[in-house]
Amino acid sequence: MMKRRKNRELRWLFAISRPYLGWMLAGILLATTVILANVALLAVSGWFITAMALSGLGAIVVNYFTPAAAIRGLAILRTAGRYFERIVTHEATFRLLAGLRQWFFERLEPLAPARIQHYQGGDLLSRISADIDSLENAYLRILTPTFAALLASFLMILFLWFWSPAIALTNLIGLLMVGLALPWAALYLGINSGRNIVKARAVLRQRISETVRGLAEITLYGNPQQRMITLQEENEALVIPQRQQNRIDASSTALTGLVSQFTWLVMIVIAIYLLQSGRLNGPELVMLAFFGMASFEAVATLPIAFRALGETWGAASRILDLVDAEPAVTDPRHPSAAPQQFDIRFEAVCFTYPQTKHPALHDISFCLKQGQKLAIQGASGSGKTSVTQLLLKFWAADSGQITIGGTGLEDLKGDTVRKLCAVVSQHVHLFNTTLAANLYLAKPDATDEEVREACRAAAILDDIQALPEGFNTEVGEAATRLSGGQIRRLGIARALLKDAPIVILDEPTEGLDAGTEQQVIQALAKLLQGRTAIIITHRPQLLTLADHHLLIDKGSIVP
Ligand SMILES: Nc1ncnc2c1ncn2[C@@H]1O[C@H](COP(=O)(O)OP(=O)(O)OP(=O)(O)O)[C@@H](O)[C@H]1O
Repeated sequence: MMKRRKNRELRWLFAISRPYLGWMLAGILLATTVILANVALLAVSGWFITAMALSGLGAIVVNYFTPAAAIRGLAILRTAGRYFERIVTHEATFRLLAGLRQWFFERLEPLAPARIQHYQGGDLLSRISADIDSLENAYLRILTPTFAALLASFLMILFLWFWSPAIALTNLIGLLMVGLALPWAALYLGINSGRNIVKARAVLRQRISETVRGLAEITLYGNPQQRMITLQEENEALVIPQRQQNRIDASSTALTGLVSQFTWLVMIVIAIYLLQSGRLNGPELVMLAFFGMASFEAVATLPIAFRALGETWGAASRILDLVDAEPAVTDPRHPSAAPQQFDIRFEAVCFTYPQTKHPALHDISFCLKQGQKLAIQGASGSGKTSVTQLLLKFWAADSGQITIGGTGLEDLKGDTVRKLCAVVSQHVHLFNTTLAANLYLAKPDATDEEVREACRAAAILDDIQALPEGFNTEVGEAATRLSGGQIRRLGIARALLKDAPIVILDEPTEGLDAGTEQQVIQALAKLLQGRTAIIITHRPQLLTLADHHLLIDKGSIVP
């Protein structure tokens, strides 16, 4: 099971990075070039300094032009290579992350709202931002350095082999220990704490966002001290695995130093032996020693990178767990065109929410001719909102049929259905941008005059114009200046602008005082003109807008 899950993450990480393989390959080649340039720079420098010293003593004659030029060339190559490597690898990563976010939203959209209802806002935010961002590790810290290390190590060992197989083998063993054994151990030891960090971080983030949003309630009804203790405990749950990870990092850094120094020592001992037996000269000994020392740069970052793999894995799992959910409603393979006529018919519709025992709706039938308005009444939890949720195709009925203009909802795409409907509820969500942008949302190509007209009909135009910034007022500032009734009328203006043939009102005047309710009802009356409507309400004033009435009790129609 565990293995299958791991494969799922691996396959997915590979699939999403496929479009960026060219960038990644370029990054790997540049990283390899930097490692090799650095090793060569040190090796040539070592050789050159020793050779010059010996020539100063008159022991040998050296052509110093070529090595001096090589040193300069390698230094430039190393610096320029590093610069371009950073540009290319970061470009690849940001492209990957941007593609990933788009991919994520495309997968998330069909799941909303049914399949994401039990994810808290803070948790969703964590998955969308922090989890996706931590996937940058997969490429920047793991994939590129691993492949660059493999390629560079192969070429370095090949080079050393020509000088001495014994030195090459020693270096290879050291590189394998630092580049393979230590990362494997770090991965093994760090995988659980990495996963725990991702989970604990998400819990903490969710709790903090919940605490900040509910601050008023906590101060009034809750126990702020108890809340603080809970937050501290959750913080501790994050600190414990972080401490474990730091311990692994510290140990692997120390072991990397120890192994590379020891390998280096053995390489020097072998080189001294070769010098004594006349198979190497002095400058060559120093060159190989410097080469060995620098070679570990290729693998030194891998243990810590692999330790972080647990976190990357945890993040990938959380993303996949969310998007792998089956949508509550799937679109038909061959959808029908949008209906041109807007009668609404429910025929013996039954529906039970998943993981619940009792049906939310049972044998619901009604027929609404185009332009008619149906008021649905019933006690709280009787199933009124469920009727509209099915009509909006957020859920699919278990049995029975729902049609709009004679076309069954099962033959229509969810988007097509939702384009036909405008909804005004007691919660009008305003996005944190200008009032204008919030209105244009309903019809992006609307003219200024259309927006004004919609606001005039919703009796909100004067209020908006009275604001110092008018339509350009930011909602953040406006929210404190707009009353509940004004926000409701903005919602109505948005619905008017959408100009959909079907209107759904879900308690749109709930929580308003009598005077404000009257203003909102007048605006609603304009919205309903000539449109088919379903009105959920128990307010007598609003009921006067309906020409048909339906009473629901425990999911069934009361005859
Ligand atoms: N997303 C959901 N998942 C599971 N059960 C749900 C869900 N939404 C509603 N229910 C249940 O279905 C039943 C009908 O709920 P619905 O929201 O349709 O009632 P309602 O009449 O609109 O209530 P209210 O007036 O309080 O909004 C209730 O028992 C409710 O608990």
